[in-house]
Amino acid sequence: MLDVDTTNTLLNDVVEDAQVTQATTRKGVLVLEDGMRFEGFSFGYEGPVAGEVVFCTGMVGYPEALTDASYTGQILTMTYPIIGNYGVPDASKWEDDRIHAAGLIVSNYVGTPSHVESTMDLGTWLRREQIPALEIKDTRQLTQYIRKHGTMLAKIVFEEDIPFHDPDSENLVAQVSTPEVREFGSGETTIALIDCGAKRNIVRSLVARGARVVVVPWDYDLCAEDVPFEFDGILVSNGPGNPKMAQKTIENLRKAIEREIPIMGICLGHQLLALAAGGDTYKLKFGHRSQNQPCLLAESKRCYITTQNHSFAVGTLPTDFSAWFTNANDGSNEGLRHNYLPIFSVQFHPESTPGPMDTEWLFDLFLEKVHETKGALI
Ligand SMILES: NC(=O)CC[C@H](N)C(=O)O
Repeated sequence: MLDVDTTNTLLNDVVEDAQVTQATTRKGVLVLEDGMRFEGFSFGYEGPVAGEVVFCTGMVGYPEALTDASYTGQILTMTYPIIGNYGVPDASKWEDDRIHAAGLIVSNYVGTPSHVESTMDLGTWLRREQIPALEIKDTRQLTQYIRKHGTMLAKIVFEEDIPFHDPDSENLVAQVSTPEVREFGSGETTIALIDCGAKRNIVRSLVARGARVVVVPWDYDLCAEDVPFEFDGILVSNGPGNPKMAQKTIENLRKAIEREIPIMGICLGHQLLALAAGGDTYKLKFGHRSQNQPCLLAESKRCYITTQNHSFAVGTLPTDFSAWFTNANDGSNEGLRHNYLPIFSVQFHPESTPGPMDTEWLFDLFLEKVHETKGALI
């Protein structure tokens, strides 16, 4: 028998959760920096937030996208019209231990999920993590507006107004990177993973291939004399914001390239590697966010369907590197490879989550290059 207090607590929990099984009647507004407004109903945390509004055209993957640290400071708009219908899986399926996106905008929120892995409805999760979310009914208009005018600062507000805030003006990488060195897996080959906000599936992908992974903070100098562990290659992770804000990582990568250490970069890691090697980056008009971005492999007719989530891109290529992949939609750079060293990087996500696993082979290629180099050193 439950005592009265426990019963009341349980009932209160049920009532609190029941409030988010559908968007409430509480109105909120998404305000863009140019004054454009999109009114909607709240289904998340009812507090204001400011950031940059971006859109993702993937049909699935909201749990992975929300927990991807690369979305830090961004209000994510999902263009697929039904969001929430498969609920929220347990934390082992997330890309980090919490939601990183600043806010969520959807067309239709479904608070009655149906999925074998669902542990709670999306609204409950957003409220627990204090992430505001609005159902604005017409995400098409918003998306077309962003495509026309470019990515913009934005805020979700209720009664209380707050100023706009530009997430690119901060070093977001320092905010989401691991504070300490951590180890995963137990293989004979060790990959040092520079955590700029790494998605968990990068570690999972390397460990599944028999590697030991040592995760280090964004500003960790792997070329310093006193590094207390040995490693055979470096993977530079994805992460939030403008790559030029992570100067310390760029400096450290420059030394690692000089030492000819095998390196693989993913997304932000690709941009950081390009900057370290003397290339340059720029901000795209509205970025690439989806699980169906076509990327052409250089010197072939092969086109890979990839998962992406980025605003910046590599413009000027560094000397000694060649373009490896190119986006078939807009011709922007999607990958680089060094002309003779075992160093390469991609703008898309070979670890996917969510999305196609068509480019997972890049992890195999990297470990192959690491093994070859290791063999040459022995
Ligand atoms: N997913 C990422 O690593 C994103 C990289 C970078 N923050 C960008 O927006 O371009």
